[in-house]
Amino acid sequence: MRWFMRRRTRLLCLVLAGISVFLHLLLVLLMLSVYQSPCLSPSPHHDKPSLALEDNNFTSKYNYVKLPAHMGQKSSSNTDANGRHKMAASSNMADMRNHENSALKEDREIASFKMAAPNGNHAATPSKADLTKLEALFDHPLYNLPQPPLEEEDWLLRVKAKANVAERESTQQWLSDNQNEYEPIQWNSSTETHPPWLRFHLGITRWHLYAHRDANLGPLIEQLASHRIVSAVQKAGGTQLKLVMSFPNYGQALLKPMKQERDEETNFNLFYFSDFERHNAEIAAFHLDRVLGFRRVPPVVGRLINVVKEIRDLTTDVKLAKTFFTSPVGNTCFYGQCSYYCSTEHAVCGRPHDLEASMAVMLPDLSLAPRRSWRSPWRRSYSRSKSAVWEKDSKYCQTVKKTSPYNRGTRLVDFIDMAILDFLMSNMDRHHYETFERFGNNTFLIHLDNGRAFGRHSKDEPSILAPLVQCCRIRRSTLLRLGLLSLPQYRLSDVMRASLSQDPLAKVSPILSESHLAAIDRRLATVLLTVQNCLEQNNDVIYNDITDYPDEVTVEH
Ligand SMILES: Nc1ncnc2c1ncn2[C@@H]1O[C@H](COP(=O)(O)OP(=O)(O)OP(=O)(O)O)[C@@H](O)[C@H]1O
Ligand SMILES: [Mn+2]
Repeated sequence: MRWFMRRRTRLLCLVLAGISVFLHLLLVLLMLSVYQSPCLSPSPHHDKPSLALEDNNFTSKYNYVKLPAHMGQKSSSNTDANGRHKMAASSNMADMRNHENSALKEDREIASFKMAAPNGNHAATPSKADLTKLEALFDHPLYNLPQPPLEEEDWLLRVKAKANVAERESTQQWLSDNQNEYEPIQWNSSTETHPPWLRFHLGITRWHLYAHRDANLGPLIEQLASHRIVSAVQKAGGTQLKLVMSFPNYGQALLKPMKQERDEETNFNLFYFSDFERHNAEIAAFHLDRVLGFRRVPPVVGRLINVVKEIRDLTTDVKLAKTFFTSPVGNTCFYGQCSYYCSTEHAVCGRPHDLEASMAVMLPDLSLAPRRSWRSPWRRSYSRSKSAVWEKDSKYCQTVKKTSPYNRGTRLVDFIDMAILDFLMSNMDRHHYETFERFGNNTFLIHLDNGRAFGRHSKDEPSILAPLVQCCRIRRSTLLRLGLLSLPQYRLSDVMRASLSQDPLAKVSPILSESHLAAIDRRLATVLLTVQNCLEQNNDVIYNDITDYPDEVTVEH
């Protein structure tokens, strides 16, 4: 009996030991798998990849259905929805194949780059592959569409062909009161003699602020970023502090100071109308608008400003000068005068003197080129409790479509372009927009004041897209470019990263964090999905502004 008991105990011990070994093995295996995951090659591009981008299937599925879907469409009204989809899909494929070789090459470049960037934190340094993508994007036919010839009335300003006798004989050019600071005017009617800011003004047309591949853009940005500042005064109007800065060659820029850290997300309890403006949003909006092919935001560049030498010591603005003080930690601060956030508590401060700011080139003076300000039909209520008409009436667009100037020409689709830009960067503050009076209603919309964009990356704001959702109308050229930017070989976040890396402040810190870049891709997918839904329910979605653009893209073997 005792022998039997001992044997049973030994057996029990053996079984228990076996279970214990098995459990230990299981534990080791589990731990190995957990510790292994961070070793998987990290994507250098996305610290927080969006769901859509993580899912490769989604991207390809999505491109297949969407993009070219409407590429082949000449007129939206005489094709039935199903037929259109089939055609679209086939041209999409053709287009994708067309780019296959270069995409493969670029994929290889990206792959080799991934290997070279083990910690995945390359955002501040431009990736060669991203820059190549940006170049390829700007080379694409959709960015080089043939333009109708420009007549005299399509230019905002003109240089007088001949100076009158008195002007020619005058050797003493007009000089500023302060001759030490401003350079004497050296230019005449010849373009070569013009400073970049003047070339910019003279290059504004009915349809764009600057030309695609404008050779003047580099020198213009370079001067905004580094030219000596000779004057700094407050800009009247608007709600937040901004300064007009002047250069020795009479060029001017609108400065918006950094008010918060780049990665600080807007407080969720703050209304859009009391949100701080962001200098990096102004910079990024210029790049995004350019990447989208609009060219409706005046060029903006980031710059480190010495608040003592470049503002306090040279300002003639007494009201501004009075607001300078030294903070408890010895930084020089100022707050100026404005209707929001101009107080000691909301001062902008140098570190101890250096302040990040955005510098937007000034448009021609209103006396030379008057502008008209238009109230946005989709303006928000700017009230804590009221909602606007468009928020309650889903048929709102039917009324807008019948109302001047939205009932003719390109005004409605231009407005929708602006809504798409705003949705991508989450700008809820587009209460007004401006146009140049000279061009009447037949012109582009100037996308000014983008300081309240890029406040949140973790959330999208669907209501910004209301004009597109409610009107279901879009320029064909815009849709095709958006489709292009959703393809891996031109991915919006990649070309934006490349474009933004060219800004001088990108050396201090990336202009947009990876989370914001991922948010733009995610929002682009939403825009394309919205158009897709429109196409399924409506006939007249596409405004065909590029009738000559081919339906099918020929595939080269
Ligand atoms: N680059 C520019 N060149 C010339 N004028 C400009 C430029 N940018 C803005 N402005 C003018 O300055 C005014 C104020 O600028 P902005 O709208 O950016 O400031 P704001 O403080 O955000 O204004 P608001 O609070 O009314 O939105 C604009 O209405 C516009 O007419
Ligand atoms: Mn504003």
